[in-house]
Amino acid sequence: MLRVLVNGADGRMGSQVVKAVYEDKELEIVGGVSISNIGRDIGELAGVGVLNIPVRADLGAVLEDIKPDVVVDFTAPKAIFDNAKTCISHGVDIVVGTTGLTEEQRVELGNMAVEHRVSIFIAPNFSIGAVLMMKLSAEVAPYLPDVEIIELHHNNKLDAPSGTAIMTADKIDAARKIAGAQQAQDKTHESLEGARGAKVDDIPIHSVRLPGYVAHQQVLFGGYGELLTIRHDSIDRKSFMPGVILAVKKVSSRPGLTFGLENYL
Ligand SMILES: NC(=O)C1=CN([C@@H]2O[C@H](COP(=O)(O)OP(=O)(O)OC[C@H]3O[C@@H](n4cnc5c(N)ncnc54)[C@H](OP(=O)(O)O)[C@@H]3O)[C@@H](O)[C@H]2O)C=CC1
Ligand SMILES: O=C(O)C1=N[C@H](C(=O)O)C[C@H](O)C1
Repeated sequence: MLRVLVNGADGRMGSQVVKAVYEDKELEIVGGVSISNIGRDIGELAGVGVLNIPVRADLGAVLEDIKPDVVVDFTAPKAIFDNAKTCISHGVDIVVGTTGLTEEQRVELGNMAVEHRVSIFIAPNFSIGAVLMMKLSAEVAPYLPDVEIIELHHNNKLDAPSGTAIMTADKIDAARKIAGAQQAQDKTHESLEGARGAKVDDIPIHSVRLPGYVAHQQVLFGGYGELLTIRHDSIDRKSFMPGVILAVKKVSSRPGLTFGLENYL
């Protein structure tokens, strides 16, 4: 049995992860960490009944005490770099769902993981549909290089643009470069700053934040007299759980950094 600790155990994603790990016969939920709800039972918070595992503070101290095999982190963009370093320095494999790490930070964490002989897995999106959306977008890009992304999320999301939108733009840009396909020059003058969205790899990303949304993205390709739109909708956070569980089981198989769920599929 792999012993799993969830960081951010009381959050929207963390509580779903507690439930998914608890329900998996090959995994054991052994701990939960957060900054709120200290002392409350992680099973009760996740709706699976009392597990007699209280939410605790101080990840480093809890790692020394519980010694889990894997930490799953769904916390906050401002916290994830330090959280990951804490896990790696304690010799514990980590599965990161939290967004907000820069490429430089990922590289640094990867090097640190190699040095400490542990594994770190990072995925901006754990849903199979979102992984396919990104793969299809990269396939389309060489043929229709003019593209914009609209991502739509719940209004409690802390970061914009989403990690998924950034990864999508990166994959599209890489595919266009390999194919030597160039987008048309954007000649628009913004009379109001931000009107054309934020640009990642020169691809405009428009972020919508509204109550009612969970996690959605449209990738809009434009051609001469035609449009192709790839849309993905996570309408329930359950959509991320098979990917998270897969990553927990596979993370130790690849030492160092692995980035993107497609590496496990
Ligand atoms: N990769 C993927 O497939 C997905 C990634 N995400 C990402 O996961 C992250 C979390 O999202 P979500 O669950 O909606 O957010 P929530 O705010 O619901 O949950 C995060 C939890 O972590 C806690 N927390 C914050 N900082 C720390 C810290 N330093 N140590 C321990 N716990 C901490 C928060 O406590 P408090 O509330 O008191 O601040 C909160 O309970 C985001 O970055 C989001 O983009 C989300 C969905 C899918
Ligand atoms: O905060 C969220 O909710 C989500 N965050 C991830 C992201 O930023 O891409 C994944 C998914 O979109 C849900």
